[in-house]
Amino acid sequence: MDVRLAGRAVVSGARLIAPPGRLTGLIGPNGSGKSSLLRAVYRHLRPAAGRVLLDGEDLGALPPARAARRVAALPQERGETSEAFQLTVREVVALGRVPHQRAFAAESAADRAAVAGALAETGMGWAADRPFAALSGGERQRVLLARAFAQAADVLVLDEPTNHLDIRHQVELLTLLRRQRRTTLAALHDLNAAAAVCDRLHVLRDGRLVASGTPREVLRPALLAEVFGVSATVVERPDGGGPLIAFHYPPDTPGEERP
Ligand SMILES: Nc1ncnc2c1ncn2[C@@H]1O[C@H](COP(=O)(O)OP(=O)(O)OP(=O)(O)O)[C@@H](O)[C@H]1O
Repeated sequence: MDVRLAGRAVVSGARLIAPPGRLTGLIGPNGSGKSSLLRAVYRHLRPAAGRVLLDGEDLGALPPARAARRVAALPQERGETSEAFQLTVREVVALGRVPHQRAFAAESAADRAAVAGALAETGMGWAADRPFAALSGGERQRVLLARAFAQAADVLVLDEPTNHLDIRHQVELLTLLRRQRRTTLAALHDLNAAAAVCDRLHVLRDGRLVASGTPREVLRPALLAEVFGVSATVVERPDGGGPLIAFHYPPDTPGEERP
């Protein structure tokens, strides 16, 4: 797939597969094209070349409601939240059910159950009747995740799902995503988190996929140096759960005193 923005190629020839029931991670430095690639997958922009196939079906050719039953997204820049600001948390999450509803039909029992379930999964049930606008950044992020869960689509596309979340909620969310065994494609900045939960990783650099494989295959010191420009040692996690990256921080300059 190719994505062009303002006349510039920001994703070039990227081809990746998100296997069913697996958590697939997309990593890469700032500006490498992760969000652009994901936006093309969830139809917020049209690829300059290439297609998104879901079980062989061209997502770009589907009517919007059908596409929304197939792919639910948590976008990174959330222009649509301005309208969400007028709504309660439950109403924001209920927006995820719109693709399942007939025009002007009342909420069904299945809709209500999906909304309640998604609020419970994200630990936001307590805020159901609060105005969305009155939440913290992390709480809003969890509500927008709940909306994506409530959509009950076949595929989840998440752009930085742990943005704004404190460490407990990061760990809980990533554990939940792994356990849900839904087909998920997520851009992640935290490489250790990606290593801990993703089945496979794809690495973008300057809009091109430069490596793909299991976290152990991909997260090697040479790749971290070349793609991310950092020096690191990769060890095994003490709990046996895969690779753990220890980033090197240059020591203080000799003779310089710490404040
Ligand atoms: N609306 C836009 N118009 C023009 N260029 C854009 C636009 N959005 C993004 N870009 C450019 O496209 C490139 C890829 O951006 P993108 O947001 O996809 O990267 P990213 O890997 O998600 O970055 P980050 O880790 O910083 O979120 C960048 O060079 C960016 O400046």
